[in-house]
Amino acid sequence: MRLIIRDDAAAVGQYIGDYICKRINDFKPTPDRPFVLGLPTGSSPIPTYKRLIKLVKEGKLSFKHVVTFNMDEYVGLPEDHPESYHTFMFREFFSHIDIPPNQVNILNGNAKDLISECNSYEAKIASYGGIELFLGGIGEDGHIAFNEPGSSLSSRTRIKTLAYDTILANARFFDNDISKVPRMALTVGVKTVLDSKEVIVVVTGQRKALALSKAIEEGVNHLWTLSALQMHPWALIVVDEDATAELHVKTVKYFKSIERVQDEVEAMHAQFRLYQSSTLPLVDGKGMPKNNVSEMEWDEWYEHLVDHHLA
Ligand SMILES: N[C@@H]1[C@@H](O)[C@H](O)[C@@H](COP(=O)(O)O)O[C@@H]1O
Repeated sequence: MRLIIRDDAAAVGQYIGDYICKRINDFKPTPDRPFVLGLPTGSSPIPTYKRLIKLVKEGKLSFKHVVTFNMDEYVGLPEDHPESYHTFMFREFFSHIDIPPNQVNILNGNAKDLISECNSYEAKIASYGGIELFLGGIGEDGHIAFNEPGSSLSSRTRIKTLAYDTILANARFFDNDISKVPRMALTVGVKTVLDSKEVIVVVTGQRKALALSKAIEEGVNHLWTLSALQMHPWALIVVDEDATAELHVKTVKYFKSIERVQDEVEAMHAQFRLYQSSTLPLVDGKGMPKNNVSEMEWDEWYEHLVDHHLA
């Protein structure tokens, strides 16, 4: 798992937006091979959506061949209710980008048969060969999607009763009146998220600090379902400084050092590519880049680089 720390929520959104943009562009999606993206609601992903919208408007990104699956939706809230996740997603994101609406998938919390709605959702995800990248957010109790504390870490899309803490936290969207907050939701399961090829989670604000520390500094535990990410081979959590308030100093230093070393390695690779086409022994007699660089040549180049560029 990697943890990326940025100064504030806007910088977090910029980082994730740029990252997703690169992933989609590198994937080169086509109508037959679309990029399958999982998406969350909540206030935390809004800066990411803003960044992605900007990239689309600047012509650097397109969602024409992207298929999306949202994480969750309230049960029994009319689809056009201002706080339904359908309304949220179109208001904050989909209506500002070039995604064809029939490529958007959101659970129907008003379906007659909620169980079959959940099963078909899983089947539809599987029909695309799974989710390439799932972007998620978390609740203050560490829930991912609506996988409240105690959710099975093998869970799949299903109906879930909301924890009282979540009802209280979400009352801010319902005139601070907890009686207006739906009591149930449909949500992808922890295993649905873990099955994605890559998972990115956005965690911002001090109120998420305890959940973040439980999820990354302690063991995998169903009481903090985000911790299941420890089992994922390609997971990234992007946080702001406020969200790190409960982490050990050494945890923060460790993850910052990993990012720094990674940046250095990338800079070295960039230099390496540069030197391949210049004068170092990494080119052949005709000045053409060599395909197979021996270990000795690599060492020689590396020493040169350290002497001249990293000193
Ligand atoms: N079901 C959603 C979660 O998927 C989301 O991660 C969470 C965080 O919301 P916010 O980002 O507003 O804190 O809100 C709800 O509980």
